[in-house]
Amino acid sequence: MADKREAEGRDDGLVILRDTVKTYNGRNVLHNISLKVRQGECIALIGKNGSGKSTLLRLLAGLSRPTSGTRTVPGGSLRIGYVPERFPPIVFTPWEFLSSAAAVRGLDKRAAEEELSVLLRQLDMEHAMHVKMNQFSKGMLQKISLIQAIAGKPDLLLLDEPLSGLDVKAQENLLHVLLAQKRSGTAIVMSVHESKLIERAADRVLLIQEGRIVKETREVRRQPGAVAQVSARIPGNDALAEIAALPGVANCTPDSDVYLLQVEEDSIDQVLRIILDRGGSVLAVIPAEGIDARMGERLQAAAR
Ligand SMILES: Nc1ncnc2c1ncn2[C@@H]1O[C@H](COP(=O)(O)OP(=O)(O)OP(=O)(O)O)[C@@H](O)[C@H]1O
Repeated sequence: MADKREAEGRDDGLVILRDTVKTYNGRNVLHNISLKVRQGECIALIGKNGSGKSTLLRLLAGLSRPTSGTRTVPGGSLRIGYVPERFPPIVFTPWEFLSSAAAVRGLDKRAAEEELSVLLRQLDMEHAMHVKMNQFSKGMLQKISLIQAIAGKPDLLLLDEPLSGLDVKAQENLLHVLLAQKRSGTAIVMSVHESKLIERAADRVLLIQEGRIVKETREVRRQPGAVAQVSARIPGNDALAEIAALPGVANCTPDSDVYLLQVEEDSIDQVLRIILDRGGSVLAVIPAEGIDARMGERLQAAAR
């Protein structure tokens, strides 16, 4: 089907590499890589250090030219967000840097500022938005690098080890931001070492060894978006507000002192942890398909 569309000039690929080779100092670091990235899909690149993942991402980004083979963009143009492996500390504040980057991309100023404010809040960086970035930790720089890539809803996000340097809460927040991007049609190609990100976001996993794609695995992802009900006693408005603000929590309905929460599968563990941390209690977790057999396990994990 895809081949027929391709023959008719209606290719569904956003960017296509065909037989690409990349050579540095006379050594092939990528060998005859062919890869098509389609709209809305998430591809994880895994492999040992030095196997060629970053080089492949740079080729897809068009930041580096193949030594031989081709890179084509069937749609003619592509809006790309790119997160390099290392983001250099620069003497700007996040707000100065991010708003200038949005202006360079031609984004509407007001819409861009609103989106940047939301992303800064989602990645817990609001407090540092007017601090010079040369004082930032690795994780803080990583968050700003991610925000500049995500802002403006690109067609394709290329992420080189996106979780690197992020603490557990930031990793979880980023995951929700990426899943929302994906739902809105953005394709993602990312090099990753963490199974959590692969299981929860990737449609395809490519194993890279010594510059070659040696294995492709599909359907590694758990079913996304399934909505469960959580019935819980939640002490105090602060805890309730914290839970209601989480991505993936659709509804908090009070029923005397018990609340019924509509929670996406991906957010349940985080919701349970907050309820227990704040001294509340969980009465039931009811996923779309019935009583959660893993509830005991999940509560134990949340309580740890
Ligand atoms: N600019 C360059 N000049 C010379 N060699 C390079 C260059 N960039 C990458 N290489 C080499 O290409 C190979 C692949 O490197 P690459 O950074 O793509 O690997 P990687 O899989 O991303 O590794 P890691 O997981 O450590 O980030 C390595 O041997 C590296 O030394």
